[in-house]
Formats: sequence, C-alpha cells, structure tokens
Amino acid sequence: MNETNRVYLYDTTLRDGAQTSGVDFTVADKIAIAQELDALGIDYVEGGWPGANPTDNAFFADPPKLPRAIFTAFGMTRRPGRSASNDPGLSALLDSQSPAICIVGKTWDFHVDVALAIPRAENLALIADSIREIKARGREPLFDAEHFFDGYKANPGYALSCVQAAYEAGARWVVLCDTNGGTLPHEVESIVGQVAKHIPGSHLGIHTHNDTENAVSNSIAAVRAGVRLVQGTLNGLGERCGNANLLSLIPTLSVKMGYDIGITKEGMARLVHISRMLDERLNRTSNRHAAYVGESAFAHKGGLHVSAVEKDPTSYEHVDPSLVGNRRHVLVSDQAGRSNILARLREVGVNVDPKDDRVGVLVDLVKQKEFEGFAFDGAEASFELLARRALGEVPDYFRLAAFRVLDERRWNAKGELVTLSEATTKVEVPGPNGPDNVMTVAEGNGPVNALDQALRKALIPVYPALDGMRLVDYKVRILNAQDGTKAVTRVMIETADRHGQRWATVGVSANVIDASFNALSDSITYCLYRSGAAIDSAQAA
Ligand SMILES: CC(=O)SCCNC(=O)CCNC(=O)[C@H](O)C(C)(C)COP(=O)(O)OP(=O)(O)OC[C@H]1O[C@@H](n2cnc3c(N)ncnc32)[C@H](O)[C@@H]1OP(=O)(O)O
Ligand SMILES: CC(=O)C(=O)O
Repeated sequence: MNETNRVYLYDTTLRDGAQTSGVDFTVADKIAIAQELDALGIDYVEGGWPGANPTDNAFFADPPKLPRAIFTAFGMTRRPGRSASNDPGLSALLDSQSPAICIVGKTWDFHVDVALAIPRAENLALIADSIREIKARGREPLFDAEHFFDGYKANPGYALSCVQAAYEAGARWVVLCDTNGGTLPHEVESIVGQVAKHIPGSHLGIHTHNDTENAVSNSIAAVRAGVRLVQGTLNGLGERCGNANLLSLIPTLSVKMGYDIGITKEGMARLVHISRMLDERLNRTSNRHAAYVGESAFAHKGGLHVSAVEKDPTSYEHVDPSLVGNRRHVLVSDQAGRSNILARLREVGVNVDPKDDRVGVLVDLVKQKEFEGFAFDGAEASFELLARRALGEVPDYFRLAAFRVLDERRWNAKGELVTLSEATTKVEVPGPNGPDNVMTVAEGNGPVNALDQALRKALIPVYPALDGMRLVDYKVRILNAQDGTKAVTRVMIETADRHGQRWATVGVSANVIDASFNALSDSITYCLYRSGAAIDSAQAA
C-alpha cells in the first residue's frame, strides 16, 4: 500500500462528542472509551479540553495508557493581548503532557471581525504563534480551521492565509472544519481541491458536522480531493446534529474505497460492539437503523428480499455483515412470504419441509394476526411460539381459568398518596394427581406488575425454571387512536432470565390488561419451552 493511500483517523468523541446535548461523560467513561478506540486502531484519540472543566482536568491529570493511539489535547489559540508562552489556556494544554495538541482558530473574516473583534492580521499571529509554541515545546501541533468552508466562500484569500499561517508555523495537520455543517459534498470536494494546491494533502484533514445529513459524504468528498486525516466520532455524536460517524466511515473508506486506515480485520469486526458499548455507557437506546452497525442494518423483511437472500445473501446485502461484527436477521411480518417463515424457523432450529402445507397455513396466520394488531417483527419469541404451536410442539404448561385486577389510590400511614394494584389469578397447573387449580393473590406497583407476581406465585412451585425471570421492558401502543379509550392496544414485553438471555413477546386486545396478560403468558410459556420444562416432571414435583 503506498503512502498516499494511508488515511489517518482522529476521534473526537471525548471532545466534540461531549458537546452533544444530553451527553455527559464521567472520567471512567472517558477512560473506557479511549481504551476501546485505541484497541480499535484509531490513530489520534482526542481526550477533551484540559483546563475547561473538572472532568477533563482529572482525565488529563491521569490519562489512560494507550499503547497505539496518539493521545491529543484540544484547546484554542492564544488570546489577543497574551503571548503564546504566557497564555493560561495554552499553558493548560502544554501542562497536560499529551504528545499532540490540536488548537482551534478562526479562519472566517466575519468571525475575526465579530467574535474576536481584532484586526485580521492579528488573528494570523494568534494562529502562527500558538502553533510555533506547541512545536517548540516538543509536541505535535494540529490546527482545526474553524468555519473554514464558510470562510473560504466569503473570502478565499483570507481563509487560505489563516491555514497557511498554521502550516508554515509547523502544524502537522491543518484540519478544514465545516463548523456550521452547511457545506455540501460537491463544495467540499471543490474547495479542498483548491486548498491542496497550497498545502499538500498529506498535511490536510477534514472535520464535518451533520446539519445537512452530509457529514460522512463530506468527509468522503474531502478524502477524494486529497485530505489524509479524517476527524469524526463514534455513533456520530457531536455538537447539534453531530459529527461524521466514524463507524460508518471506517468500513466505507476501507472496504469500499480501498484506503489503508490502519484498522485490522479484527478491529473492523468490533464495530458493532463499540457502537453498543458507547450507547450502554450513555444509557441510550441503540439506533436500530444505523448504517453497518444497527440491529436492522442487515435485517430482511420483504418477502422478495428474503427469498433472494436465502439463495445468495449478496443479492440484498452491500457487504458481509460479519465484517463489521453484525449479523443477518430475517423478519416475520405481513410483508413476509414462505421464505421468511422458513428462514426464521431454521434460525430457531425448526426444520420443516418447504412443501409442508403447514408453512402456507403459518404465513396466512401471521398475516391475519398482524392485521389484528400483532407485530412479530420485534417479538420473535411470540412468533416462535405461534410457529411451534402450529406444528404441535408446545405443551399447555398452564391454563388460565380467571384473573381479576383491582387498583386503589389511597393515603398510607405516612400520609403519602399511593396507588397500589392487587391481582388474583386462578390457573390450572399439572399436579401429582392430575390438574390442580391454584388461586393466588399478589400486590404490585401497577396492574401488570401485580398480575405478573400473582402468576409467578402460582407457577414457580411447579416450574422452578421461572425463578429469576424478570420484566425488562414494557411498551404499549394504541393501534386505532381515533377510537379513543375504546382503541385496541398492543403490548410488547421484553423479559430476561437469570442468565441474561432476553426475549420479546406481544399481546393485543381492546383491554390493556388483557393485552398485557397475553404478552406475559407468551413470555412465561417461552421461558418454560426453552428451559425444556416437561409437564411430566412438573407433575412429579
Ligand atoms: C467549533 C468548536 O466546537 S470549538 C470547541 C467548543 N467547545 C467548547 O467551547 C467547550 C469548552 N469550552 C469552555 O469550557 C469554555 O468556553 C472555555 C473554558 C474554553 C472558555 O471559557 P470563558 O473564558 O468563560 O470564555 P467564553 O466561553 O465565554 O468565550 C470564549 C472567549 O474566547 C474567545 N475565542 C473564541 N475562539 C477563540 C480562538 N480561536 N482564539 C482565541 N480566542 C478565542 C472568544 O472571543 C471569547 O472571548 P471574550 O470572552 O473576550 O468574548
Ligand atoms: C473544531 C470544531 O469542532 C469545529 O470547527 O466544528
């Protein structure tokens, strides 16, 4: 691979990513994320802005050991009226001991006039002096040319003189920033082409924002025009609409465009893990539809798609999902044909002859149920039960004879207003001498919780496998909102067992408690089926 094919990656998750609304990293988060980035093979890891806040100060005071990546501090040029050697902001960066320092500076004449309110020539001195000081102190200087594209459009000569000042003062990388995120790919490609006539591409970088949904495209356009360093963030975090998503850029630059980005095959296969790790740390729901790494990035729903994917996955997949650590999913819904059903059955270990009449019956059943309001795309356990029941494989572990739920709001002994629910269930379970009718009562903080508790009380003595099963998510959706309180509701439940295995079930009814019971009942049945609970052994118990 020749040198011009090498594109360096610079991660700014811990700095620009920290500017995302709702994101607030702890020092522990920063350490864990920096280590993941290093293990992935990112060239530069920007840790934050030493001197800007206590978290970044603590992080830079005791930075993680990164065997591979260049740990980088971010800050701004010296302030007007201060010398570079006596500027408190610059001193904080130099005190951080990080081997590389990236400083942001103005390149749009409008910002120099309005935000800094200094003569334009003085801004050039701010930039050059700061870069020279960093270099003189033995660090690698990088220059983030703020608002470069807007600046270039307004006054190309001045914008160029700013980046040239940085380059001539010794900046290893001059990073052209689309700070407001409004530049389009064709503009980026053309402007970078102009700049590359003055500063070699091997010293140019790109930093884009996603305000027109073009951050990744703009980065690609810049690379095509010659830049050899790309700044971005994990999952596209960043100020306002975010930065270029490195998790999209990495496979695109490497697998599709053939650049050497220093990421090994093993690193590439960790992309899904890294994306989810970040979401877990930030307590955010992962974007199912994220390119490459989303749960749905290789999910096939349309019957025509699945039919072809079954013959050859490349028919509807732009890359092999395993390259980025993802996997293929086949969804079952009213968009399904026989191929979806057969593929899903195979996935769960059921081998049916494709010509078996029951497959057609199951396709019709799924479509009818979806018409009634069920959604099996997302409730895979309910689909598996539906299929296995159609094949006569699921025993009747228990039978509900009746349930009743009471809700009460009252003042408790401490003078607090509390709402409590009480559920009574009557279920028929296998007993040593034939079916037993068990009646249980339980309280809960809501009707579904009370129902869940009452059912477990009845079932756990017979089926110990249910011990440790817990509800982890509960969602209600109104299906025909125009009917107001008479609307049909769909309840989706996610359950986990004590080993951390999770499964999702669905229930539908005009009555939300009834819909919840149906989803709950499927969830319990699924747990029993998977645990291999046998009715005979339950009877023995
Ligand atoms: C495009 C980007 O995303 S750059 C990164 C932006 N990120 C952040 O700002 C997050 C961290 N920032 C902070 O914690 C604070 O802003 C600090 C600590 C850096 C500075 O805080 P303060 O000293 O209170 O200043 P404040 O944030 O109000 O304003 C910034 C000042 O820097 C000046 N300034 C802005 N850019 C530059 C620059 N490149 N070079 C020199 N001075 C600059 C502004 O003109 C302003 O000066 P003024 O106070 O004389 O008007
Ligand atoms: C430096 C930076 O974050 C920007 O210009 O957007």
